[in-house]
Amino acid sequence: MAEKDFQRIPILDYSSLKYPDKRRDFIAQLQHALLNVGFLYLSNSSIEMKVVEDLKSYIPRLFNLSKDEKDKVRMSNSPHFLGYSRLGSELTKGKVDYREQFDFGTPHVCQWRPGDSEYKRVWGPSQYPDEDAIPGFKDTFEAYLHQISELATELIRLMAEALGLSPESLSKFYDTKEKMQGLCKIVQYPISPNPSISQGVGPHYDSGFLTILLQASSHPGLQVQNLSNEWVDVPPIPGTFVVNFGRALEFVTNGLVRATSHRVISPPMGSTSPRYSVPYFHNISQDVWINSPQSRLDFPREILELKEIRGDLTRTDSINFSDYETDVSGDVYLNGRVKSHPDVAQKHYPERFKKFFPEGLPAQGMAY
Ligand SMILES: O=C(O)CCC(=O)C(=O)O
Ligand SMILES: [Fe+2]
Repeated sequence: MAEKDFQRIPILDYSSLKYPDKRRDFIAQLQHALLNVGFLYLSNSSIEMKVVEDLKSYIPRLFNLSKDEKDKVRMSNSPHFLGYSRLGSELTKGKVDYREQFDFGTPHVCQWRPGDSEYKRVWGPSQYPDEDAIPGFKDTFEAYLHQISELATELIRLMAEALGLSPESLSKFYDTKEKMQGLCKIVQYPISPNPSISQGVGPHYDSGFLTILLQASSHPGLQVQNLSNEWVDVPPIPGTFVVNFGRALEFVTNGLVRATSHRVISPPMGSTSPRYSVPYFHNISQDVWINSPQSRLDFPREILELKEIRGDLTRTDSINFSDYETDVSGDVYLNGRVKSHPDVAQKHYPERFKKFFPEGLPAQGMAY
């Protein structure tokens, strides 16, 4: 089972958790995904399919809103980096990401007060398009957000168990619900308009512990990079979610868990519709120092031996989010947002903006 490299993404059946024998299998497969792949498909999850189908039916309508409606909720209105970003506003590795997106957070009341750390201001309320322009969208999306964040909380427990830890041992990186906010994007990858454009989003690692992705249309395009530098396709499988692990979890487990580089290829010319996806990033607490003694996790010997058998991970891509080594999690997150969305930062975090962009506003942000 414990292959060092992978050619395919394992599919884990969440409903098997109900049966003790199958549950053991699920935990073993989860361990394999954590250590060796960094990605998995989850089938039969706790998310109601009706909520998913309702959400999917709204997505084309969301992107078909008029420019005016989209501009009303543009991200630069928001000190929380939540709102609409137009097509091609971010770069990854110096190349334009050919995608358009809305960033929403799980419902959250901003708790920042003057004098608090600046990163506390990053979490706050979302901007939703006018109810009249897209009736029922907000309720449907919030139902989805609620279910996906509950699933993520449960997965964090199962991941701890799969790593030989007590189920709550990763929960110390999460605060009580009202102090937390997850980020969920709704993304449109338009059909490539000419052969020189194919980067939906360039190769990158996610930053946190856990991402749960809904591929909301039938397009392929998502690919993950194995240790032989091959790009492995992760096509949509109806009824499943894609789960992956990020840099913070890789750091805090001292490389035991694998964060895996991934990218999205735009729907090629000749496709008949755009690709849609909905990634949910299950953020960790803002006050966590990943590199502090309090964050240390004591793995049982047999788990550490598995890591030795596997060996250290070679890097398939340039590192992003290496600032977990030195910075508190809230600052790593805010800095990531500043780099991705400099126009928002210039308006709401002018001092920090100047540190990253001493020469003034660039034409695009740097996503990764
Ligand atoms: O759209 C996708 O399938 C993946 C998006 C992604 O990797 C990201 O936004 O971090
Ligand atoms: Fe990603």
